[in-house]
Amino acid sequence: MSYKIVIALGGNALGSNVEEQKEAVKKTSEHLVDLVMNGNKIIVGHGNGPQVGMINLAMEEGHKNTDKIPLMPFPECGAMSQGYIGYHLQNAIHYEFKERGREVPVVTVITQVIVDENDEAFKNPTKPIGSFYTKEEAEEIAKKTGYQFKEDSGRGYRRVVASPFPKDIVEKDSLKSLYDARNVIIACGGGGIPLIKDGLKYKGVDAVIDKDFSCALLADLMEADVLLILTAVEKVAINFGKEDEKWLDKMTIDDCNKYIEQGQFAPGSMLPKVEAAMQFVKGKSGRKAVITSLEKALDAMSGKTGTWIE
Ligand SMILES: Nc1ncnc2c1ncn2[C@@H]1O[C@H](COP(=O)(O)OP(=O)(O)O)[C@@H](O)[C@H]1O
Ligand SMILES: NC(=O)OP(=O)(O)O
Repeated sequence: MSYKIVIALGGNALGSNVEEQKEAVKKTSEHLVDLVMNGNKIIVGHGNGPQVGMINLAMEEGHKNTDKIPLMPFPECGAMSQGYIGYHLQNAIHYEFKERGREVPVVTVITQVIVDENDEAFKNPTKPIGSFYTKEEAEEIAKKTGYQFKEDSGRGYRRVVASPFPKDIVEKDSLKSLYDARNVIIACGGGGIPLIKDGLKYKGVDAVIDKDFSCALLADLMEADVLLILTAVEKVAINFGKEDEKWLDKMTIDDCNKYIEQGQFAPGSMLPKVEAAMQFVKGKSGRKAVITSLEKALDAMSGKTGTWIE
């Protein structure tokens, strides 16, 4: 069975620095190309938390040291992250097809995503970006810059920025044409560059959209059959990390709501994935979403694993 699939790539598909990323995308590309060789049409979205944080920090430090480096606004840093992650992915995917004797067009689309300027998320920054710091380091940077930091899942402190909800994708018609012409597309990198209304125009805003929500919107607009969310775990669990942990093969929307009420999915990690999956599935009957690991993507699409939300 072949499907139109929108894929949301999690952090482990990219690594956390340039060298790691070059290595990681090789492996990622093998799994993505497997899906295409199996007859599926794919469009790939990805995260950018570590990357946009790194670019933003580099530009700020550079500007402090010399006025030859201009201060770079945050949305431009997001665009840079889309560009260089897209370059690595499109280079590696193209090469992987060549290795298998196929010439398939692969293209990255710098994607702008419209958000609501009154989104409550602007009042409460939650999206972790960049490196991890100790509490003391975070407090010192916060004092100097006014940045906000939060503890991230027991791993240290990270800067947080607002993460508004994606409403529309500016490049949706171009993406549709490319998709219909059987291009492998990389789009909505880092959730897309967030834009708010500015009179008759739109302007970039300091925020990072959650890529799982942008991929759900993209899947809706592309009329995809499946939203495939790839992360570090093969399945979603209830009682995750506890003695009575139970890995789930499938969830209905009612199950999802019940488990969300029980607090089964961690906010900022599994919760947005489950919510994005629900959003896509609820949009139209017959749609499916699956959450699994990169390594199990092909098996999941053959119905052998993953947690399916239907
Ligand atoms: N109920 C759950 N079931 C499975 N994994 C969970 C659950 N709650 C939290 N997690 C954690 O969420 C992680 C995925 O979120 P995250 O690392 O933020 O995703 P990304 O791959 O997009 O970077 C999993 O690797 C797992 O450690
Ligand atoms: N934009 C985004 O969702 O990035 P991460 O997946 O890296 O958090």
